[in-house]
Amino acid sequence: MADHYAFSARALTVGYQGQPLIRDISFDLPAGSVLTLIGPNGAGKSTILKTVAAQLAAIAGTVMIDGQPMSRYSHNRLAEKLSVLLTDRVRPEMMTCFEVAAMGRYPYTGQFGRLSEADRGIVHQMLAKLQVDAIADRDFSRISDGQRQRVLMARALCQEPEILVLDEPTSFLDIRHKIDLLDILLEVSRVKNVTVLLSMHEIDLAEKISDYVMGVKGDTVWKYGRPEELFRDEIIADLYDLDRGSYLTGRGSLELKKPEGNPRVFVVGGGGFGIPHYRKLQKKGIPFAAGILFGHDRETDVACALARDTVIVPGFGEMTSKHFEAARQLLVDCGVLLDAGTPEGSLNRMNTELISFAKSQGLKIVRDADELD
Ligand SMILES: Nc1ncnc2c1ncn2[C@@H]1O[C@H](COP(=O)(O)OP(=O)(O)OP(=O)(O)O)[C@@H](O)[C@H]1O
Repeated sequence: MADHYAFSARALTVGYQGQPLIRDISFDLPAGSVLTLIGPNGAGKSTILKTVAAQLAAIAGTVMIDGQPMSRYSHNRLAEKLSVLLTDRVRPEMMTCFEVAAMGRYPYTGQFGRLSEADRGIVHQMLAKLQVDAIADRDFSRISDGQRQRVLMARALCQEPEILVLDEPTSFLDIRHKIDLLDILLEVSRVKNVTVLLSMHEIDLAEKISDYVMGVKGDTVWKYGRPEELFRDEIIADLYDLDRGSYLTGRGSLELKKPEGNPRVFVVGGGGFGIPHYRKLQKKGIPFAAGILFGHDRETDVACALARDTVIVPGFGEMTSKHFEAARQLLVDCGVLLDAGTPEGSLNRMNTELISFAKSQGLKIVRDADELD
């Protein structure tokens, strides 16, 4: 029953000069779905995309569009079905941005390649959608990387494809244009039922737009599944061999490595007040401990990523004397307390008691990491 899928791969092997790079790639994409390829540099994401877009011959296996092997499609028919954005390959000289975008209309312009008024209208519409209409008459080779990316995206959309294959379409774009481009991709997938295959290095964004995710690493597909299956801290750490820092999936943030050594300061935080202090201590290379935090507190993941030791109340539990004692011990070992300024409430009363304890023992109390220099 492969024929209800818009785009499929069956036991595909990709590589160069007959040398397999990744074997046994299979996927089935319903029309309108988004598949994102993630994985380390050099893993083979572009090679897979080039192969499924018929820019590179497959070593083995089949790519199917609407249940038909892609090899059965004529060049023109394929161009109506599938458009591809592989930025590194396109460096046309002496063409305006309008002319580059207009190349996307070639499946529809007949043998003389003449643009009709309607074609010109579509090109202008797509340039406007990507906010590059103001540079339509500029030389394509003399615009910025981000502008070039957007003109090429306009070209891909001008083709009015059913399948879009995009290699790192958000690279070079500023944050506003990254969001705009992903918004456009979601719109064409939802409204026009376009099936989208793309690669991305911004995994926080990949998590937000994908229906399926392929983790590419090694000589076979490392992991394939739904975003909620792949976007887990430990899976992402494994995929990218993160041995220094960490990736916090829930937060979409990449954290640098913990400072080395025994903790020198105990941070009393909570409610997000501790986060700027954790980051500052990390930047200064000062190892620290943190607590007492609730498992569901909005700063606990960052504390766990950056602190050498933590005292955490699991789940929705209560702070008890056991947590207080563990924190008190760490505090004594550190000899210094950093009060992040979290307001006192009935739930975190023990943190106030920790501060009182530090005062009673004459321990140094600071409000900022700068005071530790
Ligand atoms: N034309 C080529 N001929 C031979 N090997 C190539 C060719 N292009 C790329 N490679 C090699 O294939 C491997 C996969 O490269 P590919 O560009 O597919 O990786 P990628 O996952 O897209 O990486 P990145 O994230 O850095 O863009 C790399 O080892 C690369 O050096």
